[in-house]
Amino acid sequence: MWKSLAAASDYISQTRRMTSGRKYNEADGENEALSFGYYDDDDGFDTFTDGDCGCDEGVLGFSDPFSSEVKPRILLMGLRRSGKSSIQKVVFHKMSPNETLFLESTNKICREDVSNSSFVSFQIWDFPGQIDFFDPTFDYEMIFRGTGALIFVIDSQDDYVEALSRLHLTVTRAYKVNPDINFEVFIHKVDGLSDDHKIEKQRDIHKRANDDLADAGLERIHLSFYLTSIYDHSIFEAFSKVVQKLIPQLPTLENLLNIFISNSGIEKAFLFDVVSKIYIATDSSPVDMQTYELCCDMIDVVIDISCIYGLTGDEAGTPYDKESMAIIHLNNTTVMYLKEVTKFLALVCFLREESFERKGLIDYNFHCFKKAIEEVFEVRLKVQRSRKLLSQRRWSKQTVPNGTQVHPH
Ligand SMILES: Nc1nc2c(ncn2[C@@H]2O[C@H](COP(=O)(O)OP(=O)(O)OP(=O)(O)O)[C@@H](O)[C@H]2O)c(=O)[nH]1
Repeated sequence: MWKSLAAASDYISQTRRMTSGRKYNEADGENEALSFGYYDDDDGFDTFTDGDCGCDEGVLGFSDPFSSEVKPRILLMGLRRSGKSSIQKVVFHKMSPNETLFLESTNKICREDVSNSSFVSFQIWDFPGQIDFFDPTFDYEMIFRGTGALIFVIDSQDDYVEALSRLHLTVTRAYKVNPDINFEVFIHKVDGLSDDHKIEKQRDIHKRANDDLADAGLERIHLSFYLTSIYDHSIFEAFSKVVQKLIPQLPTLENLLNIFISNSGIEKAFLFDVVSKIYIATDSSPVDMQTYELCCDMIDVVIDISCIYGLTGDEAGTPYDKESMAIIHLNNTTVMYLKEVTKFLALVCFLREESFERKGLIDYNFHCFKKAIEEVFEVRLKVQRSRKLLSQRRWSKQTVPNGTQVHPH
């Protein structure tokens, strides 16, 4: 069934009338094998010690100043040496897992923001044992209030009794401040364990953590568990699931992907955060780990080749921009097709070679898909903007005339 997406996507036009920039034309399909481009941005990695969230860069590269608000905010917590910095470096900074062996331990409370170069905005909190939630200098309410997900990392190769009690304390405190937080437990460093041992550890940690909550009368707190390691793709997959839970537009994105693939002869499509290789959405067919890994490899190839051969030495240049696209023909008659969707997002598709002959149609449908994605996020930005205005007005009303501020309830 070959259709143009514009004709088929009633769903999109119901949300908002879609305008297509050009008519579909079979001859439209270009034949670039691999083309890259650049745009400017910083690396988005800073260390903060104050309350500034440091995330004013745009998420989608569409309109901006408020777009940071659609970024899911995530905290990464856990005992010392549990692997927090390694996870952050491997997922967001392309550090090779072996290099993490040389990471130094952080000695003080340390908060790092990773927010500018990715769709995902997140903070890492090193949680050394001596940190006390009752310490008045530690404003945990401020930390938990704006958080969407709290990832707690437990080192599975170590004794986890202390980690479990820290998990319990953290979760109960965070829940009191913000019951909407998703609590995600990474049972980390499982690369050293056999499959049986992994399952056994997961069962034990799951049971103990939930028993502790039940003893405190807090059964309603839901913990999700993931087995992770930086030495394979499990850490990326776990992060993908955590992030997806925080995207309210997920069902819409899935629907758009379904419409796009069914009208373009595509077998599978992922919407990727390019920097982290987290997939923020996919169509509703099941995800096969191998396919996901191939997509990650393709993104690496695109970024690496662009970095090595594409950049001109200009400091401002970055390896991913509007012109970024890549086509890879696999030896099993499958084609992988990558295209830029926004400043942070890429679409990676799998399709048969014969389907790829209609590249013009695919490109036209992609154009409609991209517009629809922009519109989905624009709606969200508008809502965010009006909420922000509303809360600013409320806040100014609560400011007494001499300028002293009263905390809102
Ligand atoms: N085997 C294995 N080792 C890991 C994994 N992740 C991290 N590590 C190792 O664990 C050690 C501690 O990692 P860090 O990332 O420094 O831990 P951290 O939680 O940031 O530590 P602090 O900075 O002290 O809070 C390092 O030697 C890493 O190489 C993993 O998935 N598997």
